[in-house]
Amino acid sequence: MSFSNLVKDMSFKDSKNSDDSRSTVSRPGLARSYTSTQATSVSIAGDIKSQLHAGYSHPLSRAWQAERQLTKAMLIYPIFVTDNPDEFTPIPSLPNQNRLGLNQVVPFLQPLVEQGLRSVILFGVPLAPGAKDALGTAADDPEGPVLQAIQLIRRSLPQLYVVVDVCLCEYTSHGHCGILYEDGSLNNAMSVERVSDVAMAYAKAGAHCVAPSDMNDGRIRAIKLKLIEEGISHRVNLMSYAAKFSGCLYGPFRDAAGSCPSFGDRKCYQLPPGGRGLARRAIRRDIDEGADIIMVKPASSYLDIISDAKDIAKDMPVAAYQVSGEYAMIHAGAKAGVFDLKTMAFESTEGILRAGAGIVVSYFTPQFLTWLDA
Ligand SMILES: NCC(=O)CCC(=O)O
Ligand SMILES: [Zn+2]
Ligand SMILES: [Zn+2]
Repeated sequence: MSFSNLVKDMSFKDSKNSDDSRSTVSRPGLARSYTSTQATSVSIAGDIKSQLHAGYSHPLSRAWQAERQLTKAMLIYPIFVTDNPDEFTPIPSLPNQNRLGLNQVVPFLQPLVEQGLRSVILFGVPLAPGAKDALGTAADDPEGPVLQAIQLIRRSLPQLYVVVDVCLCEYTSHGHCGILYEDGSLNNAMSVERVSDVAMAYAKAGAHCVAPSDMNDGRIRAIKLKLIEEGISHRVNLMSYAAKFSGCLYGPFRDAAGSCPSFGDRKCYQLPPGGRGLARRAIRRDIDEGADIIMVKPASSYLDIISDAKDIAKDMPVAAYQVSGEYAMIHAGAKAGVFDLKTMAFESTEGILRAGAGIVVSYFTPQFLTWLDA
């Protein structure tokens, strides 16, 4: 039907039902004087239920409408630590985010901690030539940036809760998240062995929480068993990137971490964007394997998955990672005048919380610390 026909059709219906439309017209306070037919009582009763504005006409009553409101304690801030000690390099595709050398980490984080930063998630970025190899040896190099940063932060900023991303892609020469067979496909058994060793190194160095993002089958169980065997499962939280979708929202992160695969893609181990059932299975699997926190990633395009995760993992914290592409998109939109940056940052995060997350990994964290104080 064309638009003009549609309008005609609508107006025909309207005129046919003109009495009804008059008695149900929503003019709060005017209903009584406007109608004097028998429909009036129905209309008033209808109006009683339809009066919602009082519930959100005041800033505080508006705030009360949210089941969950963003607090500083919900935020985890991603930090990129390089092996070049004095480095402080802005990441062009991630506005306001930097690669930090070890000497920069504490001076950078200290003021944020004073503003209420509670938690960081660490990513290592080996830059030295030859630092990457097929096994991702740099991931748990005792002199490497991640193990050094864990110990440094624990020592210098004892109030901070230190989460460490566990994956091989930042450290492998091929940029994949595991160890490969000669034909380039993923050797799951070896990858799980290696990833769980790396997780153990971080845990022993003092990480409060290890977060495997590699998506190899069975890694949660392997890490949990090693934590138990080592006698540290009571102090190391295991956060699983349970539902991590492949897609095009990780570009700026790969710039930042230098973790772009040198060939192929990650579709064999990251979930297909349409795979809601698969995500539910992955979440159940990771709970059964001993995960303590379930993460969904990316966040805003996967709100149904966050909601599923909260439903399946009812008694567990659910985290959502608002990834680099989401962050860069919001910045680009604000720069193009589509919306105000702060308003959109809050709106997108409110969506993530409403869907069921109680923890948000976000590059907006420093700004939220300021905005939440206002
Ligand atoms: N394992 C961590 C990531 O892949 C981060 C993704 C992003 O921020 O784009
Ligand atoms: Zn990876
Ligand atoms: Zn990753």
